[in-house]
Amino acid sequence: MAILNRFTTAYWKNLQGDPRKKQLFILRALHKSAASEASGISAAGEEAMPDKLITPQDVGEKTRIMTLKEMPGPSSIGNLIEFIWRDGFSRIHEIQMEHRKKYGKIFKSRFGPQLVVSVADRDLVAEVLRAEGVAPQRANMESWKEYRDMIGSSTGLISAEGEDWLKMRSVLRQLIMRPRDVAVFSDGVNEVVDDLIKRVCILRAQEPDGATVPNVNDLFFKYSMEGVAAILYESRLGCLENEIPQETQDYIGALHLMFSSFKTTMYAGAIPKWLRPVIPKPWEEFCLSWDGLFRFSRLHVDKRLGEIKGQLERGEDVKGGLLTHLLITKEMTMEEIYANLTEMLLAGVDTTSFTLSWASYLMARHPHVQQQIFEEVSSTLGPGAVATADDVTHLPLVRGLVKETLRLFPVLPGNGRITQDDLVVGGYFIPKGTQLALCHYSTSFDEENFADASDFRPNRWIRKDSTDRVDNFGSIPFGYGIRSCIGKRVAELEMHLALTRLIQRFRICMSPLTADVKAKTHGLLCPAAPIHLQFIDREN
Ligand code: HEM
Repeated sequence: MAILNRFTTAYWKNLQGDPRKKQLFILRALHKSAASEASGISAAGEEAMPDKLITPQDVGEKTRIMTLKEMPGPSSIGNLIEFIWRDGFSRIHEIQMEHRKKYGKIFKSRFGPQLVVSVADRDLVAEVLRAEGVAPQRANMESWKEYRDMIGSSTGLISAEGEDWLKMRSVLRQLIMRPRDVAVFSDGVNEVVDDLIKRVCILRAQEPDGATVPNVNDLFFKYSMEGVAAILYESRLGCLENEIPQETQDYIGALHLMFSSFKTTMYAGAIPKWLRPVIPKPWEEFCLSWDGLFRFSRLHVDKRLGEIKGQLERGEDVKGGLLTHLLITKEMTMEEIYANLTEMLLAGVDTTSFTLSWASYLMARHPHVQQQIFEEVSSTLGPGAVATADDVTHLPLVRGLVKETLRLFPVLPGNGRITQDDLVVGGYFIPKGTQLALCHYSTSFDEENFADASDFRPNRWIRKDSTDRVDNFGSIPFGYGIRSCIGKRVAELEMHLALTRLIQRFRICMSPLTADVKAKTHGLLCPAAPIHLQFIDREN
């Protein structure tokens, strides 16, 4: 009766005899009824959908929508063993693949009280992302928000939700989301690339073979930080100098603390507040690293603000980029500016540097592919020319190199969402408020999406003609839609310009010190061992 009371005859008729729509309607009604009647049971929990109420006879066996209870997945205890005893946190990408094989395209896992539904299929991922509303919700950002409330700051794009997020996103998306918005940063980024090349020469000269750059990620980390700060803060930080300024070193320390203590910062969010006096370290470290990141951002934002005030007082024209625009237009409050620049810098450094490290490593491992890319660059640009953003549109293999690298090593192997509406995905009813994990790593290796998926083939991304569709939801390293990466174009510009110049100038080879380097998850997907590469001058 509880179900029937929820029916409206008109709506039911409107379903036009579509059995799946009708089932969804029944399930929603059941869900609401169960949630309100079963006190103490989470509305988003699998128990909130008692499947005994739905029989195949109710809805027809063939098209029956299933409940979360029926969804396969590892047991809670199995998960606990995997993650706590078998160091699953560093193998999240591998576990994704194993679970996909074992449980199929969609499966559920429990992490303590938290139920997570993993979606590991290109078309289902597309379904979920295409169904998103105007302000999709990211999962597990409570600890970030708590820190910001504690210091009286604002959330930034990564940690904000709802109206707050929408407002900031609509300001920022107009500034850096289109290729032509970031093309204006070409010259600035190319100056940073000049310093990168000089640094390669300095570093290799310090090695006995005169060719090896040890741990290239260290170099690319500094390049990425310098590059993204040149765009965001409109100032140079000196990361690629011999003597790195103290404030920049402090920032790097805070950033390393954030990622090197990844598990602790994860636990900072996972450990309930009442346990903090007993286990204080994770939360303390989490706050300490944020203190450092925010301090650095305030310093650079305030510096630029001081310069602008000085220019205005002297009656000079104020020209500048992203930060200048934000400071002048006042479309955001100062706290929102601090928070957004902090979060964007954090989001923009390791992501880009890991991708550059993997791209160089893959080219060193596949010299014939490197040669093809070199030939494309030389024939398109001519000798000695410095590429700009416009030139990159004529370098499909360089763009393919970045896409293929991100397919094989997606920096974010998975992405989280909280569903904002009831959904049916893969034949299962997913109630509003459920945490979803979109398994980008496993879809990237799915043979249905990419033939010979383990092979490194940048040319698979080259369109044969205008009807050729090479993009697909199997590999969406920057996400998709309204909540996708806002720094995608910035990251691409930095990576395209750096890789083009490195390929023009050097033959990148494996160092005898580097064997097969595997990936591990450490928050992001990163090299499990240092990558040492040789940079050998190409003959003119
Ligand atoms: C290789 C480089 C990068 C990769 C692979 C990457 C990937 C991603 C992914 C997968 C997301 C989540 C999207 C979603 O939830 O649907 C994201 C979000 C974000 N990224 Fe990036 N990113 C990169 C570089 C950057 C850079 C350079 C910046 C800053 C300039 C940046 C700033 C952000 C921000 C602010 C968000 C949150 C967007 C929002 O919630 O509205 N990222 N990124």
